[in-house]
Parts: sequence; structure tokens; C-alpha cells
Amino acid sequence: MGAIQLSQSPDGAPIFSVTARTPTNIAVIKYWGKRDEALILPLNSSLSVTLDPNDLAATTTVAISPAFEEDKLWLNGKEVSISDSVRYQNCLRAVRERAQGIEAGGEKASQEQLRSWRIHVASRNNFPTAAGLASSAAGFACLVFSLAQLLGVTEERPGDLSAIARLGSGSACRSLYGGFVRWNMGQASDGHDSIAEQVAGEEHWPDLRVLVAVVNDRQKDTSSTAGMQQSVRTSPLLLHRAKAVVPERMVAMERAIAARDFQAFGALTMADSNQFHATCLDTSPPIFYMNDASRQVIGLVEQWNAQAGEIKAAYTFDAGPNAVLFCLEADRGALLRRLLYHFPPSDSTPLNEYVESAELLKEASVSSADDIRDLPAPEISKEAKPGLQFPGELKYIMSTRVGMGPQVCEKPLEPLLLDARTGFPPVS
Ligand SMILES: Nc1ncnc2c1ncn2[C@@H]1O[C@H](COP(=O)(O)OP(=O)(O)OP(=O)(O)O)[C@@H](O)[C@H]1O
Ligand SMILES: C[C@@](O)(CCOP(=O)(O)OP(=O)(O)O)CC(=O)O
Repeated sequence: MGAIQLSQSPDGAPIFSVTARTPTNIAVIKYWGKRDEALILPLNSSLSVTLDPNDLAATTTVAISPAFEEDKLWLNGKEVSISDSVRYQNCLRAVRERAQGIEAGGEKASQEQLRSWRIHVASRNNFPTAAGLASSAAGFACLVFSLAQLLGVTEERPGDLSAIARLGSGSACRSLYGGFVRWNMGQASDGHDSIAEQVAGEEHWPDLRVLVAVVNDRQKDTSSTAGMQQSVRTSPLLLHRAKAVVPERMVAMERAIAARDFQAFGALTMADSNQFHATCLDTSPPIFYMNDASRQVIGLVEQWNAQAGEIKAAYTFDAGPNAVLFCLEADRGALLRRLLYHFPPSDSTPLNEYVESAELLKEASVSSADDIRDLPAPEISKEAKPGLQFPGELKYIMSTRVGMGPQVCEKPLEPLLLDARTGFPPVS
């Protein structure tokens, strides 16, 4: 089966469609602040780890047909108005302008037709939307990737598609690649050199593991976009960070990744997360993305690292309270035990919903709520204060790893995002 599916509307018009899945990414050197709001050009370069799309991804079907009357988008089953959204419009326009032509199932569509026909987009995320888990990154990257596949768009220069995804959301440009990805801030005023580039593939560091401690999946109060605007206007630390700190950190981080040096990687990751949140605090009025549970996670990681005399785990937080934790495979069970000791599930949360991965629970030698109650207090260094316990403060703990970039879905999805005959979401 090819990437492009062909179907027919009831009045015989062709409907061409493509479905693709695109991962989220978590920045270990953060992007925070723009030098150009419209083109989404950042004040500094950034670097991210692409997360396994089996765990955190957007799946999007895009369809084009002369039968459609207007461009439309449905997100997680609900229609979202895009006519006034500059970001969606910019992405659609930029891909459309580069449309080549379609040939599928014996039907053809010319460049002119593709530029005039309307597009339907339906997407869903397999994780909470707008909760600081980079749903916008996966979503815009998936929109641009799937539409480019549909319209036969190829990159003239490597990174061209990432520059289009950047128009949707800055961090989206990094989701066009798997593994470890750098977003070069670029210098050009038109943004053509502000593109993402893979620095190492998803196979590069096989024993690197990621746990996501989901603190709260409510929508947050201050979006990343609004938060960074406030920081650019008011935080003196932000400019210092962009000019004097990030450039050196980018070099050091790439070196740490190339050498699979977890000590350097972990130290830089935590330092950069902390500086990003310090910048938020330096903003007027201050922005607090982390909450008490986030700070407790920081505490337990720092205590473990201090007791071990080396970095066992490293935390990073985006614009929300959820903790993303890196560790090596050999330490993953121990990290989960520490998390479960300090953050046992509430009495009403079944263990297999709290930690979905049976493999991970096995690694931590935990198979029941009783096992969690019986966990001994983790070892800490003599001078540290014993950590407290916060039952029910986490919603769940997700386990993932470094993952691959966008992929076209060759098999039909269940349930379908767009009905093949109508090009609209199926009526349930
Ligand atoms: N699958 C998707 N397809 C298209 N657009 C999406 C998709 N998922 C999210 N978005 C867009 O991204 C917005 C959420 O972005 P927002 O920056 O508020 O949250 P986030 O990306 O989850 O968190 P953060 O970027 O701070 O980590 C949604 O309102 C929607 O406009
Ligand atoms: C804290 C961050 O996650 C901020 C991401 O910001 P967005 O990419 O969501 O912002 P816009 O470009 O305005 O859409 C850090 C990062 O991903 O680098």
C-alpha cells in the first residue's frame, strides 16, 4: 500500500489522504524567547531528545479534495477553528506553495489543482494536550510532515520542512527528526537557516531511558508562547542566558551525547532546566510552571545523586509541572522504586494504571500496592533530611525512550480519523 490513499466522495470526487505519526521531543537545552514573533525565530539554539512515538505522538490524517469547501481541522475529535490562526495558516500556505502533484490509484492531481483544493486535517495525541508535554511540537510537525507527503513536497535544502513546522510552534521543528536534534537559531532575517538537524540517531544511545512523572494533566495557566513573550520583555537573565550561557552549553551537550557520557549529559540537562525556570522566576510578573510535586521530584533525584556520588538520574521540566527523568537502563528500576516510595499512587489508582509498563514494574520488583507500602526508605547521604511521602500527588508514571522521527502509517488506523467516503471525521 502506498503512502497516499485514494477514495471517492458520494458524487465521485477524488479524496486523496495520508496518515502519519510524529513524536514529541523534550528539550535538554531549552528554547525560551523569540527574536521574531511572526517567523518564530529563537533567541538561542536548543537541543532535544525525540521521545518514542509509541508512547508520545500525534497521529494525523490529511486529506485533499475538490469536494471540500474550506480548510478544516479536528483535534482529538473536536473541530478547532483555524481560519483566524496565523500559525496553522502559515503552515498550510507554506506546504501548499511547494505542492508538486499527486498520482495515486490511477488518479492524478496537478500542481494547480492542489494549490486550489481545500484540506481537511484530523489529529489525535496519545497523551495529554497542552499540559507541558509538547503536544504542539508533535502536532505541528505531524501536520507539516503528512501534508508534505500528500502534496509531493520534497525539501530543496535539508531542514526546509523543519523551518515550516517552526512556523506552527518553535519546538515543532525538532520533532521532524528522531534521536537527538539541534535547532540552529540561524542568523537570516527570513528564517531560512533557523532549522533543525539531527545530531545523533535514535539508535545512538541504546541504554538511555526516560520516565515521565505526570503531575497534572490540566491545561496550564500560561502558555509557552505567552510566557516567553513576558520573559523577553522583562527578564534580564533571559538575554544573558541566550548570549553567554547557551552557546557553550550546546557544544558541551553535543559532546556529551556523542560520547554517551551520562554524567555530563545529566549535569547539563538539570542545569539548563533549572536556568530556564529561573528565567521564568526572573520574569515580571513571575511565572511558576513547577509546583510542589515537581520540586519534590527534584529533591529525590538530587538526594539520590548525592548519595551515589554520581549522577544516577537527571530531571528536566518544560512549561508545566511534569518531570521528565533520564537514567541508564540499569538504574531504571531503582529510579522507579524511589519515585514510588515518595509518590505512592492514591488508594483509588490501580497499580497497572499508575505504571502501565509491566516490564518496568518487574525491574523495580514491585507487583502490588502492598509492595509499594513495604518499600524501604531510599538510602540517602548522612547530611540529607529524609524525604517525605506524597501519596496521590502524581497522576501516573510513563516509561519511554529515545525514538524515531515521523513515519507514514501504511495500515489503516482504528478508529479512522477521517472517513474515506466523506473526508470528515466518522460520526460515532
Ligand atoms: N495533534 C495536534 N495537531 C495539531 N495541533 C495540535 C496538536 N496537538 C496540539 N496542538 C496545538 O497545540 C496547542 C497546545 O500547545 P501548548 O504549547 O499550549 O501545549 P503543549 O505543546 O502541550 O505544551 P508545551 O509546548 O509547553 O510543552 C493546542 O491548543 C493546539 O493548537
Ligand atoms: C519550555 C519549552 O518547551 C518551550 C517550547 O515552546 P513552544 O515551542 O511551545 O513555543 P512557541 O514557539 O511559541 O509555540 C522549551 C523547548 O521545548 O525548547
